[in-house]
Amino acid sequence: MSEVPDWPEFRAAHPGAAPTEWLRAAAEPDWSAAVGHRFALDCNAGRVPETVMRRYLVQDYQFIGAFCALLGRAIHTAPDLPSRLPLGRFMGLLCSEENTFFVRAFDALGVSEALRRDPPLSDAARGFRALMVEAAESAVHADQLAVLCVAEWVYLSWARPARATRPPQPFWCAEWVDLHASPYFESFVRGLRAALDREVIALDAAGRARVRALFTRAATLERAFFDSAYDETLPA
Ligand SMILES: Cc1ncc(CO)c(N)n1
Repeated sequence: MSEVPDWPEFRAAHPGAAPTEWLRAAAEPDWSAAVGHRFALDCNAGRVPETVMRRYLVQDYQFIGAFCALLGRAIHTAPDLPSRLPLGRFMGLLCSEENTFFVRAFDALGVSEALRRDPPLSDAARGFRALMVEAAESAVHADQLAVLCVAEWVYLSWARPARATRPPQPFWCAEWVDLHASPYFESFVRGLRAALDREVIALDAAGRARVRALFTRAATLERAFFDSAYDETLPA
């Protein structure tokens, strides 16, 4: 929302607020629309229709490929080893358990080889790919963190309330919740936010404007990405 001022004015109006709270406020109303999206609520309740889940996972597997490259760049631009370690551990999870989740879900849902490897991209998936390439090209660590933070914080926000209540079946809903609701994931997102908070405080006005633009674009795309799971012009 354009009425959210720059960080110094926001902090003056909200004593004790963190920079990531300023960024989230700037990303409304898309932030809340993504966190409260029908897809997210239906996933928590184990009732996403198979066609919708196939369409979503096919596009999201393309998202994961670009995300992996962005995460690698964030590891590269991080200032020191302590900042790199949690990103590296998360890369391990993404490239093992999470990748395997996609393969098992594709098998269970009967997704073809062609759609796993090279599907026609939705506008949202294309937009994410462009955003992630742009953030990865920057040498500024905060630019990668901004996009990573939206992706993981939005997912924690919708999945976390269902940690103890999601039904066990179908597994492609239950495990998608578990990946984004676990205590490990919650602590990873807390660390991502703390890292972005530190980096934003060190930026000048131009740097803050760039981070804010990346962050709000990512939130708009998260919402559109969920919408596209219901777009019947996309393959499923
Ligand atoms: C579009 C999208 N945003 C965030 C995540 C969480 O990693 C995901 N898998 N897909």
